[in-house]
Amino acid sequence: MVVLTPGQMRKADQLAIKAGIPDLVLMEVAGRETAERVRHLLPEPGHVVIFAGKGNNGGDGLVAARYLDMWGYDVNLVLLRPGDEYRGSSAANFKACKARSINISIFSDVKTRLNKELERADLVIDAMLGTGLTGEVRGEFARAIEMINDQSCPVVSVDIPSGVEGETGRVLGMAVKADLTVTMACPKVGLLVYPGKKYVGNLHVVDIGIPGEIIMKVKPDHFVLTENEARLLLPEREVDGHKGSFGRVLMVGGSRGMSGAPSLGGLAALRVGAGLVEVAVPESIQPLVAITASELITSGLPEKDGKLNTNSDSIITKKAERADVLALGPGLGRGRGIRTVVASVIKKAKKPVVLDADALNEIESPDILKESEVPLILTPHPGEMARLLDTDIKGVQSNRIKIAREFATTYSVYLILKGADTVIALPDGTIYINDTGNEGMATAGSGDVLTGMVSGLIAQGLDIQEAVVLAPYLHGLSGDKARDNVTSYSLTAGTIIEFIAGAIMDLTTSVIN
Ligand SMILES: NC(=O)C1=CN([C@@H]2O[C@H](COP(=O)(O)OP(=O)(O)OC[C@H]3O[C@@H](n4cnc5c(N)ncnc54)[C@H](O)[C@@H]3O)[C@@H](O)[C@H]2O)[C@@H](O)CC1
Ligand SMILES: [K+]
Repeated sequence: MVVLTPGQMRKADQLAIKAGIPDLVLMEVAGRETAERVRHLLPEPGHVVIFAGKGNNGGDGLVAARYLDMWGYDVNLVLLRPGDEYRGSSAANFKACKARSINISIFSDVKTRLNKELERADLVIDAMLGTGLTGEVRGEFARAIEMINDQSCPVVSVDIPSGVEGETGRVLGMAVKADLTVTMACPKVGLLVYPGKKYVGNLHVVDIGIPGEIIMKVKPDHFVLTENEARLLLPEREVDGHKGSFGRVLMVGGSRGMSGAPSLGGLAALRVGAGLVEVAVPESIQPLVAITASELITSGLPEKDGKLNTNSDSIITKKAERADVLALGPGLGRGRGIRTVVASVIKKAKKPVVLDADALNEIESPDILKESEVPLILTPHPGEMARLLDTDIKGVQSNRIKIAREFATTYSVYLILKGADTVIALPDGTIYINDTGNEGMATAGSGDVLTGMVSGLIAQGLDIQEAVVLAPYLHGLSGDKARDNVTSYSLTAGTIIEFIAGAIMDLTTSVIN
């Protein structure tokens, strides 16, 4: 699904208007759809307080007020600015609200009695600030946001919770904490990334009648994978397939004391459908890995002090020739020897390479990524990303999308920047924001599972760009199913693997809608 920045949304609105869809019509649909969602939440007409700004976001709120009034709701419309400041379609709707004798007041006149009013409200609509928000929330808006957040009934935000910046998800001073956000045409970037995402509540996207071709004209460069899209990406299973048809993964990692990581990755690759997984580890820990799962093929590599030896690189690249994808990193450990192996594998590999964990930590300079002849997939968490860029975690987290995009385009790699809102950047700069998963997945080994899943999907013949988008989706969905069964407290990497099957089952059995 396309995700837009406020600038792209504005452009799409303008193109739609130019193509002959009046903005009064767009506003009408936006407001009516908002009212419909309110009716869905509150089927018995009750008392609704609507806070409206004077821009088009406020205009949507005025339309919602008209419909709710028409359907018998007791509507109290609170304007943040006096009615004579309204322009264009918002002014037209202000007049239409007056014509219906809707109860209208100005925030600054009523704010002292508003708390009482809010006490008897069944629902609040926040239509104060939308994609036109510029700078920190000012004046009465800040007071109104505080008041809305202090009361207890459900809050529906129109388009975006007021105070959240649509482009970045930053909170500009303060923001409305919504239970439901009804967003117009496409989700805005700021609704899907933190901290903005915390304010959104449930997200409902409504079609306001802007044709798809017009939306494509603004050249969207952010996307989110929906359930239907994920289903279509799942690799097909040949009914007469054999294990060779489903691909072979070579998972290289492990060190003394960290034998579990490559094993988790290998099992995840199998669970996502790979036909064969070979886990190659330092030879002294091979027996340990072998007893973790009899489904895994294991092999030993030359080692020094429980870690891969420098000369293991040629064996790895040779083994990789028989595989469809090589994953390097889980549990590898650190050190000069590892650094040499990582550099050599990047340069010599003839099959796509997934780099994770210590393989990322031992990239001496990202410039070596440019020397690869094959697609590289990097799956850093913010700490690993910060190290690759020689910056700190805060620097990464405050600008995740920009950082991911710059890295992927500069080094022509596929980047999965992990986190609560995992960002996937393709070498051409396209961004996917993953929308599945939960806090329970911040647990040891969770990243190894993701590495295995990406590798397992590539092995099955998925295009790299499909695999890097589908794997985080499925990883998150498996984590969500695991949480529903064992709680986010008790969720472990092993439980994520257990629930990969349930996640795939959900996708393959639910009806396309
Ligand atoms: N044709 C269109 O453009 C459509 C727009 N739509 C709605 O219109 C919204 C965008 O409308 P606008 O571009 O008019 O912008 P907004 O309505 O989001 O905000 C603009 C208003 O907010 C004030 N403002 C901006 N930053 C502020 C701050 N920090 N503190 C206090 N006040 C501030 C401005 O002075 C202006 O009055 C969307 O979010 C959506 O809800 C929908 O109605 C669909 C069609
Ligand atoms: K809003």
